[in-house]
Amino acid sequence: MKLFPNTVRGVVSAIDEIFNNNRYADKVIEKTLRSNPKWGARDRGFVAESVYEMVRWWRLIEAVSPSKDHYHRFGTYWLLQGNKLPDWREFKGLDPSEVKSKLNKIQQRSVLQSIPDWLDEMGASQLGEKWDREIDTLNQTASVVLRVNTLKTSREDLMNRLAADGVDTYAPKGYKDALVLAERQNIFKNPAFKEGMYEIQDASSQLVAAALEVEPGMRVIDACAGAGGKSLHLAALMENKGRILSMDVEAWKLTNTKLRARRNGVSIIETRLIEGNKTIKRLKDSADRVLLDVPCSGLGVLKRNPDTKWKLSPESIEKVQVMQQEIIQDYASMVKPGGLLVYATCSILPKENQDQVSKFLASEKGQEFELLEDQKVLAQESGFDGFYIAKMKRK
Ligand SMILES: C[S@@+](CC[C@H](N)C(=O)[O-])C[C@H]1O[C@@H](n2cnc3c(N)ncnc32)[C@H](O)[C@@H]1O
Repeated sequence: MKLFPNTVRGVVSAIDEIFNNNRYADKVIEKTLRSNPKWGARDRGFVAESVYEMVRWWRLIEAVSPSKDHYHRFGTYWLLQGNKLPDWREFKGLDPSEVKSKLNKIQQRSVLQSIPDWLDEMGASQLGEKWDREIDTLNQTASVVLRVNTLKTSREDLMNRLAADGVDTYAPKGYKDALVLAERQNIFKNPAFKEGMYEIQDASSQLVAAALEVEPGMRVIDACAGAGGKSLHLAALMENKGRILSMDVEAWKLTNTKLRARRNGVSIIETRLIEGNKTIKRLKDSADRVLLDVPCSGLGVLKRNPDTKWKLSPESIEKVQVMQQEIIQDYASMVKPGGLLVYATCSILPKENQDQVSKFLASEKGQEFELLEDQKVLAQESGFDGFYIAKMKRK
């Protein structure tokens, strides 16, 4: 593949912004692409992919690059991908055989897998022998998965419609509303997206709403709704009949939920900002189903958010674990007797998952609940994101 100076410059300045100014990779890529409207689809794809992959392999790149110069780092990444470097002034001093020889000498898993040492230790201590393959899988590129909005179309019809636009997809087994793109591309631009025919949602994430076993007419609370990905799926499973209360502590996310609901043809979602424990107490015993899609480390979705590993710390994970237990303790009371409570994370760490559920069930408030089943979805086994989903029933 041929390199072009202007797009490589785009990658290098994005990398500088991410690592020197501590900015989020997705936001920086978005801004870079917006400020270069003349780039074609291939250029945009090259820039986005190179930035994400450099972020993913940052520690390994650092270990084998001849210097901290961003062009050297880019060149090192390019060589690590099995490419050849053009004879540019910026790549002077970068010797492919030196890069190779440095790479061959590395044995430490944390460097080879490009993760912080503390994360390697944490993963190994919590996942045991499964960690090695899990981190290897989480370092691969994510597939783009759509959730078909069954309020507007069927999986087969959407597959045919996208195929007519030259977008090939396949239907993965075991995920009844999912379609996987055969090739990565910007699918937000397709008119079918604007018509609300689908949302982008990983296949593992689609297991969450399914676990609530909702029926049309039910009262459902999605208590950590964010921008509403799971609320929208729940609304489709409920055939847009009943009531979903989508709540969060961040108002702007709920605004997005409303916009997405309109596009999806969903009218049963009401949003409510959580302003304190009073908001929760008022809803005591009120819902047939409560979903707690709690804040988490995000370690199950490293494939799509590789910069998470550079932003997390043992302290931030500890803090989020405290929040997870507080949420389950405080919010479980919203379930009606006989109703279901689903606790979910996009983490693969037992301490954020089954350990939190066990702690809750062993506590005073947890006495009213029994665990029906839980799914520990590892990326290496599912081929999609890592997730955890526990289904509990209020007695
Ligand atoms: C994993 S995200 C939710 C993703 C969302 N359910 C979706 O499908 O797109 C967790 C959400 O919990 C929210 N949150 C954080 N603290 C909270 C709290 N104490 N109560 C409710 N939501 C909270 C965050 O703002 C964030 O949107």
